[in-house]
Amino acid sequence: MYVKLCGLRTAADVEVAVTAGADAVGFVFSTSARQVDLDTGRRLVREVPEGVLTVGVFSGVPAAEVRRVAEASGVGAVQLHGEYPREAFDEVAAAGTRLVRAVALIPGTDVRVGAFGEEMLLLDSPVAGSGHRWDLAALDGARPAGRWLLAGGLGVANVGAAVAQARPWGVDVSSGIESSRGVKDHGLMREFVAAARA
Ligand SMILES: O=C(O)c1ccccc1NCC(=O)[C@H](O)[C@H](O)COP(=O)(O)O
Repeated sequence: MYVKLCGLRTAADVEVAVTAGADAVGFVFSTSARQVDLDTGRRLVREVPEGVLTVGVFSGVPAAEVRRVAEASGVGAVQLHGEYPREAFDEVAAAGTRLVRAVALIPGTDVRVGAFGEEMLLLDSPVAGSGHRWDLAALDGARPAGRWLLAGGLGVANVGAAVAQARPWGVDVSSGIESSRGVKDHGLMREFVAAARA
């Protein structure tokens, strides 16, 4: 079970994520209570050992700016939320980063992993980072194959059941590992990684 912990903001968050065994860590560069500026993001990326994927998370940021921040911060992958067209993915990919496409599972959504050139697909609630759950029954008949991550309102108490129902390749969490919005709870981070893999 691939585990991504998202919305990290401090060196201590990074250290806990890495020692807990996270496969990927996310840094939000767009407007959010979890936003990190470029200098902070660059510094945190340097704290992450090789083997753990660093992911820059963006929503509503023009592709050229995403690319600039991705290159300057040194993230290994870019996660794009929302209405980005295929051309935006191509533009960001030209910087050499890996790609994660984050979408809500609503009618008409292309849920084929790689449809926009991405390596991983993230199925999330309609409001990213909100902690809202969504109806996993929507996956019936629309379950992607391959590298897709389940996100949206996951936490220590529900990740096991959610994984059993959705059968994702991996999971992603932000709100469920916080003590208050934007503040990571290090105990919950460790417990979440263990619960996701239990
Ligand atoms: O976390 C944010 O504030 C955020 C803002 C803008 C775009 C994306 C954002 N988060 C993306 C994530 O990867 C979250 O981990 C994912 O949406 C799950 O969030 P949650 O339901 O809070 O676990």
